[in-house]
Amino acid sequence: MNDIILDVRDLVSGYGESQVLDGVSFELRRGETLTLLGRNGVGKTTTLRTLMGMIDATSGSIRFEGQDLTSLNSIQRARLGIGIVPEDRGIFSSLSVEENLLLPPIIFEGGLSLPEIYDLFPNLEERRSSPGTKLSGGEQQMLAIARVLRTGARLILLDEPTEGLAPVIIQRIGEVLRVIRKRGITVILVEQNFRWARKVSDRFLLMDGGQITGEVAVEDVDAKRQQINEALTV
Ligand SMILES: Nc1ncnc2c1ncn2[C@@H]1O[C@H](COP(=O)(O)OP(=O)(O)OP(=O)(O)O)[C@@H](O)[C@H]1O
Repeated sequence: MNDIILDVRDLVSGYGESQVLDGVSFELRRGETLTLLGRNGVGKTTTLRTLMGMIDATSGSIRFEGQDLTSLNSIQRARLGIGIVPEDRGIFSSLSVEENLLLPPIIFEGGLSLPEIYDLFPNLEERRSSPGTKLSGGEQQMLAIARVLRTGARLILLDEPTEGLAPVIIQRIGEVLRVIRKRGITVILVEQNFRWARKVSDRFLLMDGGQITGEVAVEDVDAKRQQINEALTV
């Protein structure tokens, strides 16, 4: 239980003059699914972007598997085994499903092979030659998740994977997250749908004003329900 894959200390970051993260610190255990909860604008997406190196930290440190990431760009971080599924999903509309899947290089062995991906996502196999533009929102989300799983990333950052999707698709994404967990992949999830997130998470960090304001293990959710509701209420 003491295998810390990610150690974030006093992280400060933002956009130009506007500081968003105001000293974020947390540790993440290998194989854990951790969900960031909080109202719109509290800094959840900014946390993921800073971890991935898409925006620079002003100060603080990020250690991944013991290595300091602070001076590394997002490509270098991806090569170490960090993958992101951004909110906009990043599907290339001019490429087919399979071309999108094959685009990022395999970084580590142990990622999902193409047959394993098609087994897990039968819709993607049916649509393997369809262009990205022809996919539904749910199919795009599946494709974005599948693409990062193929790379062998050991830490996956998932930004609001259920946003705007139908209940049946949301349930499907939950099943995929359980497969991810069984494979020992570590996940940081940003999610507004707490009822769904509860089923797939080990632990929650509550955020407000660019800071972590609370921590709740999944087994303590009922006891700390009020604290969680307050963090999510506008
Ligand atoms: N590209 C950007 N340039 C400038 N400011 C930004 C940018 N992206 C986000 N912000 C601002 O940073 C703050 C935190 O945004 P962030 O996206 O991290 O919040 P969030 O907690 O993920 O909420 P949401 O669910 O709305 O995405 C907000 O005030 C937002 O307006």
